[in-house]
Amino acid sequence: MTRLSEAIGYFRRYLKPFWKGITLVVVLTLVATYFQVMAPVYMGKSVTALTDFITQAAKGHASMQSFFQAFWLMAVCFILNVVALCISWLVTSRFNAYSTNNMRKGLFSKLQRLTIKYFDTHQDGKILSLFNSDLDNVFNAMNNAVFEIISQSALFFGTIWIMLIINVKLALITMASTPFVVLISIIIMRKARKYLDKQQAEISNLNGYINEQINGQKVIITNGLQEESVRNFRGFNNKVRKAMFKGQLYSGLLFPLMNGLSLLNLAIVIAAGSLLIMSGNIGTATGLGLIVMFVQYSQQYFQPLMQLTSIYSMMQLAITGAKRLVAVEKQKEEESVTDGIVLAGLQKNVALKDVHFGYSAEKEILHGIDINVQKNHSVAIVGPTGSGKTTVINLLNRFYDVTGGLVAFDGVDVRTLTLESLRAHVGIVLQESVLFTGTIAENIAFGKPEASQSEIQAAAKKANIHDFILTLPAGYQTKVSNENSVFSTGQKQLISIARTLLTNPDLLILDEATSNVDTVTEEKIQTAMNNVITGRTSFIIAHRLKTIVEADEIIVLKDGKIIETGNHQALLAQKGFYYDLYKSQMAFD
Ligand SMILES: Nc1ncnc2c1ncn2[C@@H]1O[C@H](COP(=O)(O)OP(=O)(O)OP(=O)(O)O)[C@@H](O)[C@H]1O
Repeated sequence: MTRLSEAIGYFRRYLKPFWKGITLVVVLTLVATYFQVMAPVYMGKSVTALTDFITQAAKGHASMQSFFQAFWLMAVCFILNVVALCISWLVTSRFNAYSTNNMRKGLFSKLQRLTIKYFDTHQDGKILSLFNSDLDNVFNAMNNAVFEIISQSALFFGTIWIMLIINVKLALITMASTPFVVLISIIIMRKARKYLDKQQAEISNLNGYINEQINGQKVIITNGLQEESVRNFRGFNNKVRKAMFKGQLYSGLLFPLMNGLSLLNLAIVIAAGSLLIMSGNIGTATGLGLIVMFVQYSQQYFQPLMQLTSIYSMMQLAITGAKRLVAVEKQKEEESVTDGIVLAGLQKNVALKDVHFGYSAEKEILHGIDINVQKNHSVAIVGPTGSGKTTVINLLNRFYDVTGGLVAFDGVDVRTLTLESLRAHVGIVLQESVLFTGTIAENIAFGKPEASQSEIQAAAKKANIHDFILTLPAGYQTKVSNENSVFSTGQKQLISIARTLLTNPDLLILDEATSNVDTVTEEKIQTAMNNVITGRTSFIIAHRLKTIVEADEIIVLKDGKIIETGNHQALLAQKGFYYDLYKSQMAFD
Protein backbone atom coordinates (compact mmCIF):
# COMPACT_ATOMS: atom_id res chain seq x y z
CA MET A 1 0.00 0.00 0.00
CA THR A 2 1.30 3.44 -0.85
CA ARG A 3 1.58 5.97 1.91
CA LEU A 4 -1.13 8.07 0.27
CA SER A 5 -3.61 5.23 0.18
CA GLU A 6 -2.73 4.45 3.79
CA ALA A 7 -3.52 8.05 4.70
CA ILE A 8 -6.83 7.85 2.85
CA GLY A 9 -7.47 4.54 4.59
CA TYR A 10 -6.93 6.33 7.91
CA PHE A 11 -9.72 8.81 7.15
CA ARG A 12 -11.95 6.03 5.85
CA ARG A 13 -11.48 4.01 9.03
CA TYR A 14 -12.42 6.87 11.32
CA LEU A 15 -15.28 8.11 9.15
CA LYS A 16 -16.83 4.67 8.57
CA PRO A 17 -18.81 4.57 11.84
CA PHE A 18 -20.53 7.79 10.75
CA TRP A 19 -21.69 6.49 7.37
CA LYS A 20 -25.32 7.32 8.14
CA GLY A 21 -24.46 10.97 8.84
CA ILE A 22 -22.26 11.11 5.75
CA THR A 23 -25.06 9.64 3.62
CA LEU A 24 -27.46 12.23 5.00
CA VAL A 25 -24.96 14.97 4.19
CA VAL A 26 -24.58 13.64 0.64
CA VAL A 27 -28.37 13.55 0.15
CA LEU A 28 -28.86 17.03 1.63
CA THR A 29 -26.00 18.33 -0.48
CA LEU A 30 -27.56 16.89 -3.62
CA VAL A 31 -30.84 18.57 -2.68
CA ALA A 32 -29.05 21.86 -2.00
CA THR A 33 -27.16 21.58 -5.27
CA TYR A 34 -30.36 20.91 -7.17
CA PHE A 35 -31.83 24.17 -5.87
CA GLN A 36 -28.59 26.01 -6.49
CA VAL A 37 -28.43 24.96 -10.15
CA MET A 38 -32.15 25.58 -10.68
CA ALA A 39 -32.02 29.13 -9.29
CA PRO A 40 -30.28 30.59 -12.40
CA VAL A 41 -32.95 28.98 -14.60
CA TYR A 42 -35.59 31.12 -12.86
CA MET A 43 -33.23 34.07 -12.77
CA GLY A 44 -32.90 33.78 -16.55
CA LYS A 45 -36.66 33.37 -16.89
CA SER A 46 -37.21 36.52 -14.75
CA VAL A 47 -34.94 38.48 -17.08
CA THR A 48 -36.70 37.08 -20.15
CA ALA A 49 -40.11 37.94 -18.61
CA LEU A 50 -38.90 41.40 -17.69
CA THR A 51 -37.53 42.01 -21.20
CA ASP A 52 -40.83 40.75 -22.66
CA PHE A 53 -42.71 43.05 -20.29
CA ILE A 54 -40.67 46.06 -21.38
CA THR A 55 -41.20 45.19 -25.07
CA GLN A 56 -44.96 44.50 -24.53
CA ALA A 57 -45.41 47.65 -22.43
CA ALA A 58 -44.50 49.70 -25.48
CA LYS A 59 -47.36 47.97 -27.31
CA GLY A 60 -49.70 48.63 -24.36
CA HIS A 61 -50.70 45.08 -23.23
CA ALA A 62 -48.00 44.09 -20.74
CA SER A 63 -48.28 41.74 -17.71
CA MET A 64 -45.79 41.18 -14.90
CA GLN A 65 -47.30 37.83 -13.92
CA SER A 66 -44.66 35.57 -15.49
CA PHE A 67 -41.90 37.77 -14.06
CA PHE A 68 -43.26 37.39 -10.50
CA GLN A 69 -43.79 33.68 -10.97
CA ALA A 70 -40.15 33.15 -12.08
CA PHE A 71 -38.89 35.54 -9.44
CA TRP A 72 -40.62 33.73 -6.56
CA LEU A 73 -39.44 30.36 -7.78
CA MET A 74 -35.89 31.72 -7.85
CA ALA A 75 -36.26 32.99 -4.26
CA VAL A 76 -37.65 29.62 -3.12
CA CYS A 77 -34.66 27.88 -4.73
CA PHE A 78 -32.25 30.14 -2.85
CA ILE A 79 -34.03 29.62 0.48
CA LEU A 80 -34.23 25.83 0.15
CA ASN A 81 -30.57 25.73 -0.90
CA VAL A 82 -29.55 27.59 2.27
CA VAL A 83 -31.75 25.45 4.53
CA ALA A 84 -30.38 22.17 3.12
CA LEU A 85 -26.81 23.42 3.40
CA CYS A 86 -27.29 24.54 7.02
CA ILE A 87 -28.68 21.16 8.08
CA SER A 88 -25.93 19.41 6.20
CA TRP A 89 -23.30 21.59 7.92
CA LEU A 90 -24.79 20.75 11.31
CA VAL A 91 -24.52 17.02 10.63
CA THR A 92 -20.97 17.41 9.25
CA SER A 93 -19.81 19.35 12.32
CA ARG A 94 -21.18 16.63 14.56
CA PHE A 95 -19.54 13.64 12.88
CA ASN A 96 -16.31 15.57 12.48
CA ALA A 97 -16.18 16.35 16.18
CA TYR A 98 -16.80 12.69 17.02
CA SER A 99 -14.40 11.23 14.48
CA THR A 100 -11.51 13.56 15.36
CA ASN A 101 -12.17 12.82 19.00
CA ASN A 102 -11.81 9.13 18.19
CA MET A 103 -8.59 9.85 16.30
CA ARG A 104 -7.14 11.61 19.34
CA LYS A 105 -8.25 8.74 21.56
CA GLY A 106 -6.80 6.21 19.10
CA LEU A 107 -3.44 7.98 19.05
CA PHE A 108 -3.23 8.33 22.82
CA SER A 109 -4.22 4.69 23.38
CA LYS A 110 -1.70 3.57 20.79
CA LEU A 111 1.05 5.53 22.57
CA GLN A 112 0.12 3.74 25.79
CA ARG A 113 0.70 0.40 24.06
CA LEU A 114 4.03 1.23 22.46
CA THR A 115 7.33 -0.17 23.60
CA ILE A 116 9.78 1.78 25.75
CA LYS A 117 12.08 1.67 22.75
CA TYR A 118 9.73 3.98 20.86
CA PHE A 119 9.90 6.60 23.62
CA ASP A 120 13.67 6.14 23.99
CA THR A 121 14.16 6.79 20.29
CA HIS A 122 11.63 9.58 19.65
CA GLN A 123 11.90 13.09 21.00
CA ASP A 124 9.06 14.18 23.28
CA GLY A 125 8.50 17.25 21.11
CA LYS A 126 8.02 15.13 18.02
CA ILE A 127 5.52 12.95 19.82
CA LEU A 128 3.68 16.06 21.01
CA SER A 129 3.68 17.30 17.41
CA LEU A 130 1.39 14.40 16.55
CA PHE A 131 -1.25 15.91 18.80
CA ASN A 132 -0.75 19.63 18.35
CA SER A 133 0.21 19.74 14.69
CA ASP A 134 -0.73 16.59 12.78
CA LEU A 135 -4.05 15.89 14.48
CA ASP A 136 -4.89 19.59 14.32
CA ASN A 137 -4.29 19.60 10.58
CA VAL A 138 -6.45 16.53 10.19
CA PHE A 139 -9.15 18.20 12.27
CA ASN A 140 -9.03 21.45 10.26
CA ALA A 141 -9.35 19.58 7.00
CA MET A 142 -12.13 17.35 8.27
CA ASN A 143 -14.03 20.37 9.50
CA ASN A 144 -13.77 22.27 6.24
CA ALA A 145 -12.63 19.97 3.50
CA VAL A 146 -15.01 17.01 3.88
CA PHE A 147 -18.07 19.22 3.59
CA GLU A 148 -16.56 21.28 0.79
CA ILE A 149 -15.49 18.22 -1.21
CA ILE A 150 -18.99 16.77 -1.11
CA SER A 151 -20.84 20.01 -1.80
CA GLN A 152 -18.46 21.38 -4.42
CA SER A 153 -18.29 18.09 -6.33
CA ALA A 154 -22.07 17.97 -6.41
CA LEU A 155 -22.20 21.57 -7.60
CA PHE A 156 -19.61 20.90 -10.31
CA PHE A 157 -21.44 17.94 -11.82
CA GLY A 158 -24.86 19.49 -11.20
CA THR A 159 -23.84 22.61 -13.13
CA ILE A 160 -22.51 20.58 -16.06
CA TRP A 161 -25.79 18.65 -16.18
CA ILE A 162 -28.07 21.69 -16.19
CA MET A 163 -25.87 23.60 -18.67
CA LEU A 164 -26.05 20.71 -21.13
CA ILE A 165 -29.83 20.61 -20.79
CA ILE A 166 -30.24 24.33 -21.36
CA ASN A 167 -27.80 25.02 -24.18
CA VAL A 168 -25.17 22.58 -25.40
CA LYS A 169 -23.18 25.17 -27.33
CA LEU A 170 -22.83 27.59 -24.41
CA ALA A 171 -22.20 24.66 -22.07
CA LEU A 172 -19.27 23.48 -24.16
CA ILE A 173 -17.87 27.01 -24.38
CA THR A 174 -18.08 27.33 -20.58
CA MET A 175 -16.26 24.04 -20.11
CA ALA A 176 -13.70 24.49 -22.90
CA SER A 177 -10.94 25.68 -20.59
CA THR A 178 -11.27 22.67 -18.27
CA PRO A 179 -8.30 20.60 -19.57
CA PHE A 180 -6.08 23.66 -19.28
CA VAL A 181 -7.32 24.36 -15.73
CA VAL A 182 -6.82 20.74 -14.67
CA LEU A 183 -3.32 20.65 -16.11
CA ILE A 184 -2.26 23.82 -14.30
CA SER A 185 -3.81 22.52 -11.08
CA ILE A 186 -1.98 19.20 -11.28
CA ILE A 187 1.40 20.84 -11.89
CA ILE A 188 1.00 23.32 -9.05
CA MET A 189 -0.53 20.81 -6.65
CA ARG A 190 2.37 18.42 -7.13
CA LYS A 191 4.85 21.13 -6.22
CA ALA A 192 2.73 22.22 -3.27
CA ARG A 193 2.45 18.67 -1.96
CA LYS A 194 6.21 18.26 -1.93
CA TYR A 195 6.78 21.43 0.07
CA LEU A 196 3.82 20.97 2.39
CA ASP A 197 5.19 17.53 3.34
CA LYS A 198 8.52 19.16 3.97
CA GLN A 199 6.88 21.91 6.00
CA GLN A 200 5.35 19.35 8.36
CA ALA A 201 8.64 17.48 8.76
CA GLU A 202 10.47 20.71 9.57
CA ILE A 203 7.80 21.78 12.08
CA SER A 204 8.17 18.44 13.80
CA ASN A 205 11.97 18.88 13.95
CA LEU A 206 11.52 22.37 15.34
CA ASN A 207 9.11 21.11 18.02
CA GLY A 208 11.60 18.39 18.94
CA TYR A 209 14.34 20.98 19.32
CA ILE A 210 12.19 23.37 21.38
CA ASN A 211 11.17 20.58 23.71
CA GLU A 212 14.75 19.41 24.18
CA GLN A 213 15.98 22.94 24.86
CA ILE A 214 13.22 23.68 27.37
CA ASN A 215 13.96 20.44 29.20
CA GLY A 216 17.64 21.31 29.25
CA GLN A 217 17.19 24.99 30.08
CA LYS A 218 19.12 24.75 33.34
CA VAL A 219 22.11 23.20 31.59
CA ILE A 220 21.93 25.88 28.91
CA ILE A 221 21.86 28.69 31.48
CA THR A 222 24.62 27.12 33.57
CA ASN A 223 26.88 26.88 30.56
CA GLY A 224 25.90 30.27 29.17
CA LEU A 225 24.68 28.64 25.96
CA GLN A 226 21.59 30.78 25.48
CA GLU A 227 22.90 32.45 22.35
CA GLU A 228 24.05 29.14 20.89
CA SER A 229 20.59 27.75 21.64
CA VAL A 230 18.92 30.68 19.85
CA ARG A 231 21.35 30.33 16.93
CA ASN A 232 20.48 26.68 16.49
CA PHE A 233 16.82 27.54 16.88
CA ARG A 234 17.19 30.00 14.02
CA GLY A 235 18.54 27.19 11.86
CA PHE A 236 15.48 25.00 12.52
CA ASN A 237 13.15 27.97 12.25
CA ASN A 238 14.65 29.02 8.92
CA LYS A 239 14.12 25.56 7.52
CA VAL A 240 10.45 25.80 8.56
CA ARG A 241 10.23 29.24 6.92
CA LYS A 242 11.73 28.03 3.64
CA ALA A 243 9.51 24.97 3.41
CA MET A 244 6.47 26.92 4.55
CA PHE A 245 7.09 29.72 2.05
CA LYS A 246 7.26 27.34 -0.89
CA GLY A 247 4.40 25.19 0.36
CA GLN A 248 2.11 28.15 0.93
CA LEU A 249 3.29 29.86 -2.26
CA TYR A 250 2.40 26.94 -4.51
CA SER A 251 -0.80 26.02 -2.74
CA GLY A 252 -1.92 29.68 -2.53
CA LEU A 253 -1.04 30.35 -6.17
CA LEU A 254 -3.88 28.20 -7.35
CA PHE A 255 -6.62 30.43 -6.04
CA PRO A 256 -5.70 33.67 -7.87
CA LEU A 257 -4.92 31.70 -11.04
CA MET A 258 -8.31 30.02 -10.94
CA ASN A 259 -9.97 33.32 -10.18
CA GLY A 260 -8.34 34.92 -13.25
CA LEU A 261 -9.34 31.99 -15.46
CA SER A 262 -12.88 32.16 -14.13
CA LEU A 263 -13.20 35.87 -15.03
CA LEU A 264 -11.74 35.22 -18.47
CA ASN A 265 -14.22 32.43 -18.97
CA LEU A 266 -17.04 34.72 -17.88
CA ALA A 267 -16.10 37.25 -20.56
CA ILE A 268 -15.98 34.51 -23.21
CA VAL A 269 -19.44 33.24 -22.19
CA ILE A 270 -20.96 36.76 -22.32
CA ALA A 271 -19.39 37.33 -25.74
CA ALA A 272 -20.62 33.97 -27.06
CA GLY A 273 -24.16 34.65 -25.73
CA SER A 274 -24.21 38.10 -27.31
CA LEU A 275 -23.09 36.64 -30.66
CA LEU A 276 -25.98 34.19 -30.44
CA ILE A 277 -28.47 37.07 -30.06
CA MET A 278 -26.83 39.15 -32.76
CA SER A 279 -26.83 36.24 -35.20
CA GLY A 280 -30.63 36.26 -34.83
CA ASN A 281 -30.81 32.56 -33.91
CA ILE A 282 -32.71 33.42 -30.71
CA GLY A 283 -34.87 36.28 -29.60
CA THR A 284 -33.50 39.18 -27.52
CA ALA A 285 -35.51 38.36 -24.39
CA THR A 286 -34.60 34.63 -24.47
CA GLY A 287 -31.00 35.50 -25.33
CA LEU A 288 -30.67 37.94 -22.42
CA GLY A 289 -32.15 35.33 -20.08
CA LEU A 290 -29.66 32.79 -21.42
CA ILE A 291 -26.72 35.12 -20.84
CA VAL A 292 -27.83 35.78 -17.24
CA MET A 293 -28.14 32.02 -16.68
CA PHE A 294 -24.71 31.24 -18.11
CA VAL A 295 -23.05 34.08 -16.23
CA GLN A 296 -24.27 32.28 -13.11
CA TYR A 297 -23.28 28.85 -14.40
CA SER A 298 -19.86 29.97 -15.46
CA GLN A 299 -19.26 31.10 -11.87
CA GLN A 300 -20.85 28.00 -10.42
CA TYR A 301 -18.69 25.86 -12.68
CA PHE A 302 -15.49 27.54 -11.58
CA GLN A 303 -16.47 27.87 -7.94
CA PRO A 304 -15.84 24.17 -7.11
CA LEU A 305 -12.51 24.28 -8.92
CA MET A 306 -11.51 27.37 -6.96
CA GLN A 307 -12.82 26.10 -3.65
CA LEU A 308 -11.17 22.72 -4.03
CA THR A 309 -7.84 24.29 -4.90
CA SER A 310 -8.10 26.75 -2.02
CA ILE A 311 -8.62 23.94 0.48
CA TYR A 312 -5.91 21.93 -1.22
CA SER A 313 -3.11 22.94 1.15
CA MET A 314 -5.39 22.15 4.06
CA MET A 315 -6.09 18.71 2.61
CA GLN A 316 -2.45 18.16 1.85
CA LEU A 317 -1.38 19.00 5.40
CA ALA A 318 -4.08 16.65 6.63
CA ILE A 319 -2.82 13.85 4.38
CA THR A 320 0.72 14.42 5.63
CA GLY A 321 -0.62 14.40 9.19
CA ALA A 322 -2.57 11.21 8.50
CA LYS A 323 0.57 9.57 7.06
CA ARG A 324 2.44 10.31 10.28
CA LEU A 325 -0.44 9.04 12.38
CA VAL A 326 -0.53 5.86 10.30
CA ALA A 327 3.23 5.52 10.85
CA VAL A 328 2.63 5.60 14.61
CA GLU A 329 -0.19 3.10 14.27
CA LYS A 330 2.22 0.75 12.54
CA GLN A 331 4.79 0.96 15.34
CA LYS A 332 5.47 -2.24 17.18
CA GLU A 333 3.39 -2.62 20.31
CA GLU A 334 4.42 -4.33 23.51
CA GLU A 335 3.60 -8.01 23.22
CA SER A 336 1.00 -8.61 25.86
CA VAL A 337 1.48 -12.45 25.82
CA THR A 338 -2.25 -12.87 26.36
CA ASP A 339 -2.07 -16.67 26.45
CA GLY A 340 1.08 -16.63 28.57
CA ILE A 341 1.67 -18.05 32.04
CA VAL A 342 0.18 -15.93 34.80
CA LEU A 343 2.77 -15.11 37.44
CA ALA A 344 0.96 -15.64 40.72
CA GLY A 345 3.80 -14.39 42.89
CA LEU A 346 7.48 -14.96 43.41
CA GLN A 347 8.20 -18.25 45.22
CA LYS A 348 11.90 -18.93 44.81
CA ASN A 349 14.12 -16.62 42.85
CA VAL A 350 14.75 -14.20 40.02
CA ALA A 351 17.65 -15.10 37.76
CA LEU A 352 19.52 -13.67 34.81
CA LYS A 353 21.25 -16.49 32.95
CA ASP A 354 24.07 -15.70 30.57
CA VAL A 355 22.25 -12.54 29.47
CA HIS A 356 23.44 -10.74 26.37
CA PHE A 357 21.81 -7.55 25.23
CA GLY A 358 22.30 -4.56 22.97
CA TYR A 359 19.94 -1.68 22.18
CA SER A 360 20.98 -2.15 18.55
CA ALA A 361 22.27 -5.19 16.71
CA GLU A 362 25.63 -3.49 16.13
CA LYS A 363 26.56 -2.81 19.73
CA GLU A 364 26.26 -5.32 22.56
CA ILE A 365 25.99 -3.68 25.99
CA LEU A 366 25.71 -6.69 28.32
CA HIS A 367 28.06 -9.59 27.66
CA GLY A 368 26.90 -12.70 29.53
CA ILE A 369 25.42 -11.59 32.86
CA ASP A 370 24.56 -14.17 35.56
CA ILE A 371 22.66 -13.00 38.62
CA ASN A 372 20.55 -15.11 40.94
CA VAL A 373 18.47 -13.43 43.65
CA GLN A 374 16.69 -15.65 46.14
CA LYS A 375 13.28 -14.60 47.37
CA ASN A 376 13.50 -11.96 50.10
CA HIS A 377 17.12 -11.23 49.30
CA SER A 378 18.48 -7.97 47.97
CA VAL A 379 21.01 -7.45 45.26
CA ALA A 380 22.77 -4.16 44.67
CA ILE A 381 24.37 -3.39 41.34
CA VAL A 382 27.24 -0.94 41.37
CA GLY A 383 29.71 0.13 38.75
CA PRO A 384 30.98 3.06 36.73
CA THR A 385 28.62 5.14 34.65
CA GLY A 386 27.63 3.46 31.41
CA SER A 387 28.57 0.02 32.73
CA GLY A 388 25.04 -1.27 32.07
CA LYS A 389 23.32 -1.11 35.48
CA THR A 390 20.09 0.49 34.22
CA THR A 391 20.18 -1.83 31.23
CA VAL A 392 20.08 -4.87 33.56
CA ILE A 393 16.94 -3.63 35.28
CA ASN A 394 15.38 -2.67 31.93
CA LEU A 395 15.32 -6.40 31.19
CA LEU A 396 13.69 -7.49 34.44
CA ASN A 397 10.21 -6.18 33.69
CA ARG A 398 10.63 -6.42 29.93
CA PHE A 399 11.16 -2.80 28.99
CA TYR A 400 13.49 -4.57 26.55
CA ASP A 401 14.03 -8.25 25.75
CA VAL A 402 17.35 -10.06 26.01
CA THR A 403 19.16 -10.87 22.78
CA GLY A 404 20.81 -13.93 24.32
CA GLY A 405 20.31 -15.99 27.50
CA LEU A 406 17.22 -15.42 29.61
CA VAL A 407 15.61 -13.67 32.55
CA ALA A 408 13.55 -16.05 34.67
CA PHE A 409 11.11 -15.74 37.58
CA ASP A 410 11.03 -19.03 39.51
CA GLY A 411 12.71 -20.65 36.51
CA VAL A 412 10.07 -19.37 34.02
CA ASP A 413 11.32 -17.20 31.14
CA VAL A 414 9.76 -13.71 31.53
CA ARG A 415 8.90 -13.75 27.83
CA THR A 416 6.39 -16.52 28.47
CA LEU A 417 4.65 -14.68 31.32
CA THR A 418 1.68 -12.41 30.70
CA LEU A 419 2.94 -8.84 30.76
CA GLU A 420 0.12 -7.84 33.08
CA SER A 421 0.99 -10.38 35.75
CA LEU A 422 4.72 -9.69 35.42
CA ARG A 423 4.28 -5.93 35.84
CA ALA A 424 1.81 -6.46 38.68
CA HIS A 425 4.52 -8.20 40.69
CA VAL A 426 7.41 -5.95 39.81
CA GLY A 427 7.63 -2.49 41.39
CA ILE A 428 10.08 -0.05 39.92
CA VAL A 429 11.42 3.25 41.20
CA LEU A 430 13.16 5.05 38.38
CA GLN A 431 16.06 7.46 38.74
CA GLU A 432 13.94 10.26 37.32
CA SER A 433 10.97 10.34 39.64
CA VAL A 434 7.76 11.70 38.22
CA LEU A 435 5.05 13.36 40.25
CA PHE A 436 1.65 13.69 38.65
CA THR A 437 -0.79 16.56 39.06
CA GLY A 438 -2.83 15.89 42.20
CA THR A 439 -2.22 15.73 45.95
CA ILE A 440 0.75 14.01 47.57
CA ALA A 441 -1.61 11.36 48.92
CA GLU A 442 -2.91 10.71 45.39
CA ASN A 443 0.64 10.53 44.10
CA ILE A 444 1.59 7.89 46.66
CA ALA A 445 -1.61 5.96 45.95
CA PHE A 446 -1.05 6.15 42.18
CA GLY A 447 -0.57 2.40 41.77
CA LYS A 448 -3.28 1.54 44.31
CA PRO A 449 -5.94 4.25 44.18
CA GLU A 450 -8.14 2.40 46.67
CA ALA A 451 -5.47 2.57 49.42
CA SER A 452 -6.60 3.95 52.79
CA GLN A 453 -5.02 7.00 54.37
CA SER A 454 -3.30 4.82 56.98
CA GLU A 455 -1.81 2.58 54.25
CA ILE A 456 -0.53 5.69 52.45
CA GLN A 457 1.03 7.00 55.64
CA ALA A 458 2.61 3.63 56.47
CA ALA A 459 4.28 3.55 53.04
CA ALA A 460 5.46 7.14 53.45
CA LYS A 461 6.89 6.30 56.87
CA LYS A 462 8.78 3.32 55.46
CA ALA A 463 10.10 5.52 52.64
CA ASN A 464 11.13 8.06 55.30
CA ILE A 465 9.19 10.92 53.76
CA HIS A 466 6.28 11.09 56.24
CA ASP A 467 7.89 13.74 58.48
CA PHE A 468 8.68 15.94 55.52
CA ILE A 469 5.12 15.68 54.18
CA LEU A 470 3.78 16.79 57.58
CA THR A 471 5.86 19.98 57.38
CA LEU A 472 4.00 21.00 54.19
CA PRO A 473 1.09 23.45 54.67
CA ALA A 474 -1.60 20.98 53.63
CA GLY A 475 0.31 17.81 54.59
CA TYR A 476 -0.79 14.84 52.49
CA GLN A 477 -3.34 17.04 50.73
CA THR A 478 -0.67 19.39 49.38
CA LYS A 479 -1.22 19.83 45.67
CA VAL A 480 1.53 18.88 43.29
CA SER A 481 1.67 20.54 39.91
CA ASN A 482 4.42 21.08 37.41
CA GLU A 483 4.65 24.78 38.15
CA ASN A 484 4.51 24.32 41.85
CA SER A 485 6.99 21.52 42.36
CA VAL A 486 8.53 22.20 45.74
CA PHE A 487 10.32 18.89 45.95
CA SER A 488 13.98 18.11 45.56
CA THR A 489 15.09 15.17 43.42
CA GLY A 490 15.70 13.10 46.55
CA GLN A 491 12.31 13.95 48.04
CA LYS A 492 10.60 13.10 44.79
CA GLN A 493 12.40 9.79 44.81
CA LEU A 494 11.30 9.09 48.37
CA ILE A 495 7.69 9.76 47.33
CA SER A 496 8.22 7.36 44.42
CA ILE A 497 9.60 4.76 46.80
CA ALA A 498 6.51 5.18 48.98
CA ARG A 499 4.32 4.84 45.87
CA THR A 500 6.00 1.58 44.91
CA LEU A 501 6.04 0.19 48.45
CA LEU A 502 2.30 0.73 48.71
CA THR A 503 1.73 -1.73 45.88
CA ASN A 504 3.80 -4.25 47.87
CA PRO A 505 5.55 -5.78 44.85
CA ASP A 506 7.17 -9.21 44.99
CA LEU A 507 10.22 -7.78 43.29
CA LEU A 508 11.34 -4.23 43.90
CA ILE A 509 13.67 -2.48 41.50
CA LEU A 510 15.19 0.77 42.59
CA ASP A 511 17.39 3.02 40.50
CA GLU A 512 18.86 5.44 43.01
CA ALA A 513 18.78 9.16 42.19
CA THR A 514 22.27 10.43 41.51
CA SER A 515 22.19 14.17 41.72
CA ASN A 516 20.84 17.15 43.63
CA VAL A 517 20.48 15.24 46.88
CA ASP A 518 21.31 17.22 49.98
CA THR A 519 22.92 15.48 52.96
CA VAL A 520 19.72 15.38 55.03
CA THR A 521 17.80 13.78 52.16
CA GLU A 522 20.72 11.46 51.50
CA GLU A 523 20.48 10.14 55.06
CA LYS A 524 16.75 9.76 54.63
CA ILE A 525 17.32 7.82 51.41
CA GLN A 526 19.78 5.59 53.23
CA THR A 527 17.30 4.80 56.00
CA ALA A 528 14.55 4.33 53.42
CA MET A 529 16.73 1.93 51.45
CA ASN A 530 17.45 -0.11 54.56
CA ASN A 531 13.74 -0.26 55.34
CA VAL A 532 12.96 -1.20 51.79
CA ILE A 533 15.51 -3.88 51.12
CA THR A 534 15.47 -5.79 54.37
CA GLY A 535 13.62 -9.00 53.81
CA ARG A 536 12.38 -8.00 50.33
CA THR A 537 13.41 -9.35 46.96
CA SER A 538 15.04 -6.34 45.43
CA PHE A 539 17.45 -5.06 42.80
CA ILE A 540 19.05 -1.78 43.68
CA ILE A 541 21.26 0.35 41.54
CA ALA A 542 23.32 2.37 43.93
CA HIS A 543 25.55 5.30 43.27
CA ARG A 544 26.17 6.02 46.95
CA LEU A 545 27.68 2.81 48.30
CA LYS A 546 26.71 3.79 51.85
CA THR A 547 23.11 3.11 50.93
CA ILE A 548 23.65 -0.53 50.05
CA VAL A 549 26.06 -1.88 52.67
CA GLU A 550 23.15 -3.91 54.03
CA ALA A 551 22.41 -5.63 50.68
CA ASP A 552 22.70 -9.43 50.71
CA GLU A 553 24.78 -9.39 47.57
CA ILE A 554 26.60 -6.67 45.71
CA ILE A 555 27.39 -7.07 42.03
CA VAL A 556 30.10 -4.95 40.48
CA LEU A 557 29.52 -4.30 36.81
CA LYS A 558 32.08 -2.89 34.41
CA ASP A 559 31.72 -2.57 30.64
CA GLY A 560 28.73 -4.89 30.62
CA LYS A 561 30.46 -7.68 32.57
CA ILE A 562 30.34 -8.74 36.22
CA ILE A 563 33.80 -8.29 37.71
CA GLU A 564 33.15 -8.87 41.43
CA THR A 565 30.37 -10.27 43.60
CA GLY A 566 29.87 -10.72 47.34
CA ASN A 567 28.47 -8.84 50.32
CA HIS A 568 29.92 -5.57 51.50
CA GLN A 569 32.44 -7.13 53.90
CA ALA A 570 33.56 -9.80 51.42
CA LEU A 571 34.06 -7.24 48.67
CA LEU A 572 36.05 -4.96 50.94
CA ALA A 573 38.20 -7.92 51.87
CA GLN A 574 38.87 -8.62 48.19
CA LYS A 575 40.48 -5.20 47.90
CA GLY A 576 39.45 -4.94 44.29
CA PHE A 577 37.39 -2.45 42.28
CA TYR A 578 34.63 -2.18 44.93
CA TYR A 579 37.17 -1.57 47.67
CA ASP A 580 38.72 1.30 45.71
CA LEU A 581 35.31 2.76 44.87
CA TYR A 582 34.16 2.58 48.51
CA LYS A 583 37.37 4.13 49.85
CA SER A 584 37.21 6.99 47.36
CA GLN A 585 33.57 7.71 48.30
CA MET A 586 34.39 7.58 52.00
CA ALA A 587 37.21 10.04 51.43
CA PHE A 588 34.65 12.51 50.02
CA ASP A 589 32.26 11.97 52.92
N1 LIG B 1 17.87 3.60 25.06
C1 LIG B 1 19.14 3.38 24.72
N2 LIG B 1 19.47 3.23 23.42
C2 LIG B 1 20.74 3.01 23.05
N3 LIG B 1 21.77 2.90 23.91
C3 LIG B 1 21.52 3.04 25.22
C4 LIG B 1 20.19 3.29 25.70
N4 LIG B 1 20.23 3.38 27.04
C5 LIG B 1 21.54 3.19 27.41
N5 LIG B 1 22.29 2.98 26.31
C6 LIG B 1 23.73 2.69 26.29
O1 LIG B 1 23.96 1.50 27.06
C7 LIG B 1 25.12 1.62 27.85
C8 LIG B 1 24.78 1.30 29.30
O2 LIG B 1 23.90 2.28 29.78
P1 LIG B 1 23.21 2.19 31.19
O3 LIG B 1 22.22 3.30 31.27
O4 LIG B 1 22.73 0.80 31.41
O5 LIG B 1 24.44 2.49 32.15
P2 LIG B 1 24.44 2.72 33.73
O6 LIG B 1 25.48 1.83 34.27
O7 LIG B 1 23.08 2.59 34.28
O8 LIG B 1 24.92 4.23 33.77
P3 LIG B 1 24.59 5.36 34.86
O9 LIG B 1 25.29 4.97 36.11
O10 LIG B 1 25.21 6.55 34.25
O11 LIG B 1 23.12 5.45 35.01
C9 LIG B 1 25.65 3.03 27.64
O12 LIG B 1 26.74 2.91 26.73
C10 LIG B 1 24.52 3.76 27.01
O13 LIG B 1 25.01 4.67 26.06
